[in-house]
Amino acid sequence: MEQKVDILDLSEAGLFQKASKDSENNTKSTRKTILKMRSFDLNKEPRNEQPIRKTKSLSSQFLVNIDELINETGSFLNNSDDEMGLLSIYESSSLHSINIPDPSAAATDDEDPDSCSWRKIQIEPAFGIYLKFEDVNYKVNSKNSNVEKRILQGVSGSVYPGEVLAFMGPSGGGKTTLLNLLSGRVKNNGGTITYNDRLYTKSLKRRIGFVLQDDIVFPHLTVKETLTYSALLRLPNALSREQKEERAMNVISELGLESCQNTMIGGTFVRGVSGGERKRAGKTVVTTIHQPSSRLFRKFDKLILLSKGCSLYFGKASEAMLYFSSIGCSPLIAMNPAEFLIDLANGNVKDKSIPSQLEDKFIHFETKDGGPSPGDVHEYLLGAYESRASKLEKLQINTRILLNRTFDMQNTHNSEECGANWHSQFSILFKRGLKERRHEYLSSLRIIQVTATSIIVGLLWWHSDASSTKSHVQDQASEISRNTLKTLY
Ligand SMILES: Nc1ncnc2c1ncn2[C@@H]1O[C@H](COP(=O)(O)OP(=O)(O)OP(=O)(O)O)[C@@H](O)[C@H]1O
Repeated sequence: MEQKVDILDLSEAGLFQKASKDSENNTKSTRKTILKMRSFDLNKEPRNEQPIRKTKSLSSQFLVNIDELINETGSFLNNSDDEMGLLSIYESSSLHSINIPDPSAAATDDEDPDSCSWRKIQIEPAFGIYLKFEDVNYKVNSKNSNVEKRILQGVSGSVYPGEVLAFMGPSGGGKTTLLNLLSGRVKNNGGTITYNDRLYTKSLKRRIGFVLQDDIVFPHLTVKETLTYSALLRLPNALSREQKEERAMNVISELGLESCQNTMIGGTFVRGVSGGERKRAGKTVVTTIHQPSSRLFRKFDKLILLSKGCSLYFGKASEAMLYFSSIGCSPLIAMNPAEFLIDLANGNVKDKSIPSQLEDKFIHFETKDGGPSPGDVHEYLLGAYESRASKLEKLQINTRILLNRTFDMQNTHNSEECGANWHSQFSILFKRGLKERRHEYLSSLRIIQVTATSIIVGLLWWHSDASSTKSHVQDQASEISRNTLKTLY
């Protein structure tokens, strides 16, 4: 039996459309966690007579961020040793409310899809963002000398909504720098980066999520508290406190975090929610990764192989091996494709076939371990990419994609621009700070320590003469020392 992972999108015709992916893992337990979706006509009642309601205009296309997507994204994020940084971008409008099949009900009778019950969720439609970057350059000037360091050189690529683009390559290749540029955290010195054909604006900042290798979350706050404080701080003033709290609850529901909403996030020293629960994302995803497993590698839609700030490959991850084989580089032994690609990017051609151009170098400039130098390999791969693939990819990047957007991004952002004012921010942050530190302040050990210290200090001043403070402190101190010595000996 096939395991179905369904992704829904809502077309202009108002039909839920089904896109299914088959997966190799097919255990019943996994299937239980996956929400089953079928094709629905919104104008008709489903067969079990439970209505699907259209609550707002369904004319625009959006991606429903349901459990399947999270399951997919979460599963690779679970691999926290591999993951270095992750960027998710989306463009959103107001909330929509829809009824969806209840996954827990589906789990009880997963053989009969019609017997599932329904639950209502509010979703923030994610209008996909098409991210495109062309000839991106980044250089820095060394502080001590006037030498210019080129960190990224003419890197191009694109990623469509719902796709995962991964950056791979050796350490220092420029992956993190590129991620920082795409997220708008750092400005590029050359080239263009566009989001749905528009340049970066401040308002886009709200649509970009950046997950660092080490999360910046408060370990002592619960999942619910974390999301509620974020909602109170970031959502527009037009919404009431209750509406903001409700929005936070909706996010918890959307992400399937109901069962751990009152669990502390946790961190290095505090056990909390699991890694996968901590890092949930969806939308257009760009990630950097060091050494993915072959299973994880297959989940990437697109790949950029970076070395010394240059692209050695950009294209479909599934076609990377084919491309390198076409330029004469293939593994001679069974190898994880990710390992093969990283080796190549490092200039390591051990256990790999190499083209005649590199064999010539091998004859003339034999290195200690018997192969072309990493520099020669890099040069060859760069030349091959420039001449054969980059033209093709540039053509692809420039191909206009039809994004079915029925609202103006700028208008949407303007309406949501304002968050909490200065006073509200101060009060929310103060309360959040108190909550975050409550475990430190209100731990039994801390209470005993503070009480004991207060009693001891208080005893110093017991029956003291307020008029001669200095001498009294000295007397009391010497008295305590004498008593301590007596106790010891
Ligand atoms: N602001 C800066 N000033 C000087 N050098 C920089 C700066 N930012 C990045 N670099 C250098 O640019 C290169 C690329 O750095 P980057 O962090 O992007 O690499 P990376 O591929 O993410 O590496 P890793 O996989 O080890 O995290 C490194 O050699 C780094 O030292």
